[in-house]
Formats: sequence, structure tokens, C-alpha cells
Amino acid sequence: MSKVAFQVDNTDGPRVTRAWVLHPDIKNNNERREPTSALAEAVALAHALPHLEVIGADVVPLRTVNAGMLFGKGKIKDFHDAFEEGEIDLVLVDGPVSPVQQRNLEKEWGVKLLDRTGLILEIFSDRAATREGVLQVEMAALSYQRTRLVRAWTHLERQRGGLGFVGGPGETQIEADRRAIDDQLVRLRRQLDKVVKTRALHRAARAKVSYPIVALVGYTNAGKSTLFNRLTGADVMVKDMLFATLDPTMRSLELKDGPEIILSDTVGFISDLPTELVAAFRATLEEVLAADIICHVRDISHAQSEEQAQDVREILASLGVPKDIRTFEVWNKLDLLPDDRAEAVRARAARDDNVLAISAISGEGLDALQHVVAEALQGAVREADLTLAFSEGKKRAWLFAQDVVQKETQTEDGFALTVRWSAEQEAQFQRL
Ligand SMILES: Nc1nc2c(ncn2[C@@H]2O[C@H](COP(=O)(O)OP(=O)(O)OP(=O)(O)O)[C@@H](O)[C@H]2O)c(=O)[nH]1
Repeated sequence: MSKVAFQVDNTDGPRVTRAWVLHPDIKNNNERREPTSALAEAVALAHALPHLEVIGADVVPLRTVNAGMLFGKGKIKDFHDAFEEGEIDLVLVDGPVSPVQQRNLEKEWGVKLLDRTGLILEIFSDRAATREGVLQVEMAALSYQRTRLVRAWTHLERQRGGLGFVGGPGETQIEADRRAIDDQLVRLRRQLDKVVKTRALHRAARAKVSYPIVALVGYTNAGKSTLFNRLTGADVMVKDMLFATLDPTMRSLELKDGPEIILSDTVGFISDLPTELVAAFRATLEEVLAADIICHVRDISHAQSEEQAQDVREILASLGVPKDIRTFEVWNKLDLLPDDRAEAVRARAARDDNVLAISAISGEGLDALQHVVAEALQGAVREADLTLAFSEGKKRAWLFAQDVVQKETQTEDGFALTVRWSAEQEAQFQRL
């Protein structure tokens, strides 16, 4: 078992949960990430929970997965002793754990256990600030619970700010039946739809004043909020804390030598993002779907930068981000690289129109970034809603000839259309 260094967080105040993190390294599992790096990420994730101290962390090589217990007998015994000695309350397993395995391991070790999805859900539920965020996390938690009927999800009962899964109320209110969950899901979905509709209205209002939207996306901790603040002068929480920005934040910004835009900061991505969460966060990420330009912010100093980027690309694709949205890769944290590597990155960015090398901290490359975005906006394709009267058949025909119509419905007075077009096409249309 290989160990990684971990920090002990001596938080004062409420009772601290003593946790141990395990990363199962399953043979032939096609895992893209290197095990120690994956473990370090899991430890960082654990630190994202409040009042938690990580006492130990291990990569656990597994030749095969034990259906009932996940790990083999010998390992279970070794951990039992280590957990007893460390007075461990909570074990975080960085991977999927079946409900049966969870129950057996909890019994064997006398601890609470969370798998990766459970952990991410806990963090999200702690971070969710807006109504939409809270609803999304609740839906994700319920969908997760639905697949694990042997043990109910307990966080919904807990007070915000503490860890509800360690003792406390909710613990015994297990076994909500599937129907109750489904009813609850339907209710939440309805509420969420309402919130989303309001947001869509806001978006439509913004589209009318024609501010292009530039969305920052990226792996958690890549530096999106730092960049956002630096560009807009805003004060979004920046912390060495995963998922600091759960709800999208938007701010207008006048680009140097360019138009006024809306810059939107979004939730950080992470590999193996649970499918329940991808689905639940669709609404939040609709800002990304509606963006004119996407800036994919990358921590280029991170050892697994390429793997992280690949995860982000896959998540964007799974969200159905239109292929015609112009996307830049913004290679951040240049200041952390040794001189020779920084030079190589600058040279690479100079050769590739889609890559920008920056440091959100030192400010290097930010003028160039604004310039490139301003330029790209001129050719960017964006969505707009139009209404045409029956008498405007010529305009309608022009739109179809340009092949920009995404959706059309007939109304009492004419047609309501959704189009995707460039600024140039928009201007031509206005002149018709
Ligand atoms: N040295 C250096 N550190 C940076 C740079 N940009 C961001 N950071 C640091 O990286 C950490 C994460 O930054 P955030 O801006 O919170 O990252 P994020 O992508 O918004 O993170 P999530 O909210 O998890 O998605 C913070 O400690 C920042 O100070 C940079 O250019 N150079």
C-alpha cells in the first residue's frame, strides 16, 4: 500500500470527524489517472467537507473486486486495526461501493462509509447556495438513493453545515420507498423547472440587449474564479477549496478593444462525475450551452493536466454542448512552471490559435486573452429568439435559406423562431 502525504486540519469548533481515505486501484480497470494522484485528489475532496480531519490515506491495489466486501480478508483486517487505532469515524472510498459492500464494511469496521458519489454529493449539498443549486443537489441525492434502496441517503434530514451521516437524526429514517422518492423527484423537478424558466427569461432578456456570453469551464481548482475576479473585479470566493463555485456566477465585463460581454463562472468538473450529478447540473450548465464562447481553463502546472482536460471535454460532450461554439483552452498557472517549461508553453500557445497561456495571479496573458475573445466574438455563432408576423414571409424564407433556424412554432400572429447565427448574419437580417 502506498501512502501519500496528507494534511491534518486542526479545525476548532464543532466536533471533528476523523476520516480515512481509500483509493481502490483495480487491476485492468482502464483508469486514466495515476493511483497516487487519484488518491491525492480524493484527499483534497475529503478536505472540501467541513469539520473533517483526514487521518490516513491509502491506495489499495486490488486484483479482483470482492462482491460482498470489496476488499480481501487480509486488507479488511489490517484496516480494521488501523481504523481502531486512529479512532476513525468515517471511511471514504474513492470509487463505487455497492450497497451490500457498504453495509458489510460499515459493520466490519464499525465506521460510516461513503463512496465517491456520496462524497461529492455531500460536498455539493454543503456548497449549494441558490435555490436552484439546492434543488439540483437534492434531486441528485434522491436519484442516487433510489439506486441504493438498502440504505437511505441521510443528508436531506441533516442541518446544513454538519456531517449528517455521522450519528445524529436521520440515521434511523432509512428505507424510504421508491414511490415516495419518485413523488419527491417529480415535485423537485417541477420546482426546478420553474427556476430554470425564470433563468431562461433572464437569459432571453440579456439576449435582447445582445451581450455575448463567455463561459469559463474547467476542472475543479483550475483557477476559473481567480480569472473571473481578475477580469471583472468581482469578489467571487476563491479558495484552495474544491467546488467553491457551485452556482454559476455572472458579471458583465467590457473587453479591452471589444464589446461588453457577460462572463459566467461555472461549477468545476471532476473525473467520474456521478451521472446523477451530470443530469442534475444540466440546468446550471445551460449557461454553458447558451454561451457564444467557451474558455476551458486548465491548471497547466498540474501533473495530470491532460487527463483533467480530457475529462472536461468528455463532460462537455455528454452535456450536448453544440460543436459550433468556439472553444479556447486557457492554460493557467504559468507562474508555477519552471522557466524552461513556461517558455515551451508560451511557444505552444503562440503556434496554436486555440490555446492561450496565462497566469490569473501574475496577470500574464490576460490582455491577449481579452483581445482573442473580442476577435472571436465577431465570428461567433449565437442563439436568438425571434418573432415574425405572417406578412414577413420574405424574412422567414431568408432565415431558412441561411440554414440558421433551430426551432419554429406557429403562433396566433405569426411565427416564433429560435435561430443560431453569427453577428454578421444578424446584421444582414436587420437590414432586410
Ligand atoms: N500560482 C497560481 N495560482 C493560481 C492561479 N490561478 C488560480 N490559482 C490558485 O488556484 C486555487 C484554485 O483557484 P480557483 O479560482 O478557486 O479555482 P476554480 O477553478 O474556480 O475552482 P472550483 O471552484 O473548484 O471549480 C486558488 O488557491 C488560487 O489562488 C495562477 O495563475 N497561479
